[in-house]
Amino acid sequence: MLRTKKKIDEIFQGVIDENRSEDKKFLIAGTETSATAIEWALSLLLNHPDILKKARAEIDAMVGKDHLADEPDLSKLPYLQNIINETLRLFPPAPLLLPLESSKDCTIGGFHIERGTMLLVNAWAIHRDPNVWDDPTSFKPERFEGRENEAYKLLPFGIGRRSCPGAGFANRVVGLALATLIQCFEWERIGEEFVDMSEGQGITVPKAKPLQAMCRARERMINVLSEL
Ligand code: HEM
Repeated sequence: MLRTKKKIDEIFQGVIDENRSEDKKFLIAGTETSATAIEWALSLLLNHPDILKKARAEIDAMVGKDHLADEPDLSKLPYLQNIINETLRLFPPAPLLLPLESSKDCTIGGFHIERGTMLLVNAWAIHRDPNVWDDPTSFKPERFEGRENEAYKLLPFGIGRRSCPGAGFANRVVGLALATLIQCFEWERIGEEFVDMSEGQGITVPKAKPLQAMCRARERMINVLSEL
């Protein structure tokens, strides 16, 4: 009996240690957030075919048709980066960031905050605040053109010392996934209706209805695709 209890304790401890490990933390924090962002971005593009067309033109001009979009190409795709920023503004995968605790008394926005208070930052509300953004509910990647210094208004990865350590990696993952999907396939909605953009519930904010779309390999990319 004692031996069995010891064995069970060992198994539980193993599970705890495994989940505590940095690798696992990064895997969980990184996969769902990035996958959610890609799904929202593609949904927005399907509802705005003119923006999708512009992104495709940029990729065709800067990446070409002889290789799949790769990491060094991303710096040549500013419009795609604007699409990612605008997606993360409208649909931040972690809309309340992570809870933080004030380490000392402070004042935020005129409110006195005592040391030890749990603080939630509503990035979703900041991203849609009409005092901060023009026409905040519209999908306009162009709003970021020449506005690199306004990064503090956009905080899908949080800000400061506790911000997301995977932000750079996430931008590359989301960028490469979108770039190759747009480069290689023609995308269309499954019918006349716009893609439903309602938000569901979850640790990250998913679409209420998973995206369904039609895609067809682009003629110009057949050679590259057939070599994969
Ligand atoms: C679009 C993708 C992602 C979004 C929107 C996102 C967003 C966030 C946010 C909002 C936080 C909390 C920051 C705060 O409260 O100030 C966070 C924390 C974190 N993220 Fe990300 N993240 C993404 C991708 C990733 C990736 C790819 C990784 C790892 C490879 C990662 C690893 C982490 C970790 C480990 C933390 C916890 C940091 C801590 O303990 O202080 N994230 N992320």
